[in-house]
Amino acid sequence: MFMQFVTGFQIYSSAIQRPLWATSRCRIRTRCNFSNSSYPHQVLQYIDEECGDFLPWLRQKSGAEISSVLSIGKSIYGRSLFACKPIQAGDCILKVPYSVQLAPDNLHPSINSLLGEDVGNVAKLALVILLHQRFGEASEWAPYISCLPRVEDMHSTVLWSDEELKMIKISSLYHETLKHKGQIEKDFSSIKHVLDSFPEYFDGVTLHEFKHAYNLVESRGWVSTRGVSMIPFADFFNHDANSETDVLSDDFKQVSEVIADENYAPGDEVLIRYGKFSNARLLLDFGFIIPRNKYDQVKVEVNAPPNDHLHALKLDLLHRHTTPSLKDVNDLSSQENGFMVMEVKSSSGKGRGIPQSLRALARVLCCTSPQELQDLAMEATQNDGRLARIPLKNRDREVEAHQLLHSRFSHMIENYKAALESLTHHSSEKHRRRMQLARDFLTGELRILESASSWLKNYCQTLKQRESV
Ligand SMILES: C[S@@+](CC[C@H](N)C(=O)[O-])C[C@H]1O[C@@H](n2cnc3c(N)ncnc32)[C@H](O)[C@@H]1O
Repeated sequence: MFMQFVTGFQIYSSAIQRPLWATSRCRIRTRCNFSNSSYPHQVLQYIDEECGDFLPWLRQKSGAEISSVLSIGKSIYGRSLFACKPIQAGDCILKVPYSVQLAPDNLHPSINSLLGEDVGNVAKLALVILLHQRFGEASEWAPYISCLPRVEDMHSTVLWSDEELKMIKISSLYHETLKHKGQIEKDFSSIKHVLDSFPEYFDGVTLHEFKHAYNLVESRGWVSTRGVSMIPFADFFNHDANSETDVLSDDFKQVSEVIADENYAPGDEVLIRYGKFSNARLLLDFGFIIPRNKYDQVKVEVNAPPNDHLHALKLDLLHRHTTPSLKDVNDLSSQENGFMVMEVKSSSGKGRGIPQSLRALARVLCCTSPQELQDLAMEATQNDGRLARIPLKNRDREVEAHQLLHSRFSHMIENYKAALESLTHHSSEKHRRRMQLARDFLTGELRILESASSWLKNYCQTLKQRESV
C-alpha cells in the first residue's frame, strides 16, 4: 500500500550506475509559472511560504545538509519539490538520515507494549502521527507535522462517504475500498484500549481522525527496514509514471537518497515514480489518477455458468491446471475470480493486454462435450502443462470462446457508460472534486474495456473471414 521503496546497499550501488540512455527519455515535466527575470530570483519567489522554516529545521535536527538543489513550492499537485539549481542526471539531490524519519519504533515503549501482535506497522505509525498532532507546537516534529495535508484536502477512496463511493460501484475499486475501510476499522478497534489508557494524549480520538493519520502513512510512507517510514522532505515529491527516479535506502549509511534520473533546469518540478500503479491503486492509496495511465488495468470477472451440464468437469479441469504457471509472463495474472486487463494498443495486433489465462478460460467454458475437455487436458500435458493456451482446432469453437468474452466486455461497457451518465452536477467543492475523480477514473477503465472489446471483435471477424475463404 505504499510507494515502492528499494532497500539495501546493493540496489543502491546499482542505481547510481544508471545507464545514460535513461536521461534522454521523453517525459512529462511541470514548470512553475515564473516571470522573465533571472532564475535565482524566480526560484526565491516560488518558495512555499508555509514551509519557510521546514528545511532549516530538518537540517538542524539531522545535523546534515538535506538538499542544496531542491526547494519546496506548490504545483497543481499540491506541495512539490522544484530544482533551484541546475541538476544533472546521476546527481544525488537529497539525503535524509534515518534519524529524522518517523517509524513505528518512534512510539513510546509504554504505548507500544500495550499493542497486540495483530496491530500492523501502518496503524502504529498512524498512532505516532496522532500523538504529534495532539502535541501541536510542543512536538519536536511540529514543523513537519504542520506540513501534512488536512483530511479535507485528501481524496483517497477510503476517505469517501458511502454516497460518494456509489459513484464507482461498477468498478472492482469499490469492493477494494470497502475491504480496506474494514481493515482500518478493525485496526481502530484493536488500538481503542490503548487510546483509552492514555487520555492525556489521545482523549476523544475518533475513527475519522485515525483514518486521516492512517491514510497519511499510506500516501506518504515507504516500506523500510523499520517497517514503514515517513521521510520528511522526500514525501513532498509528486508522482510521474514516466520517471525512473526512486527513493533509495542505504542501510549501511542509514540514509535515504534520491538520485536524479535526468537533467533539470532551475524551476522544473522534480517528480519521482511511486510505483507502476494502476489508477485504482493510485485512487485508493493516494487520492488521484493519471489520465491515460500506461499502467492502468481493469478487473474483469468471468464465471462458469452453473447450469452447464459439464460445470463440475470444467471446474475440475481448471482447478487441476491452476498452477503458478498460469501466471502470464507480463504479470497480467488471474486474480481469484478476476483477470486484470490492460489497454490493447491495436485491434489488429496480438491482443496483448488481455491475459492469456482469460482467453484459456473462455475456451474451456465453450466446450460442449467431455471429449473436447479431455483433448484440452491432453494437449496441455503434451505442451507446457498450461491449459487451452493455443487457439482451438475447431475454429467455430474458437470464435464462440472469443464471442463469449466479447459479450462480457460489451455488457461491462454498457454498465460503465450508464454509471458515467449518472454522475451529475454537485454543489459542494469536495464532492465536485471527487465526482471528477470518479468520472476520470471510470473513463480510463472504460477506455481499456473498449480497446479489449475492439480487439475481440476483430479477432472473431478475421477467423470467420478465413473460414469463408
Ligand atoms: C507523497 S505526497 C506528495 C506531496 C503532496 N503534493 C503534498 O502536498 O504534500 C502524495 C500526494 O501528492 C499528490 N500527488 C502526487 N502526485 C500527483 C499527481 N501526479 N497527480 C495528482 N496528485 C498528485 C496526491 O495528493 C498524493 O496523495
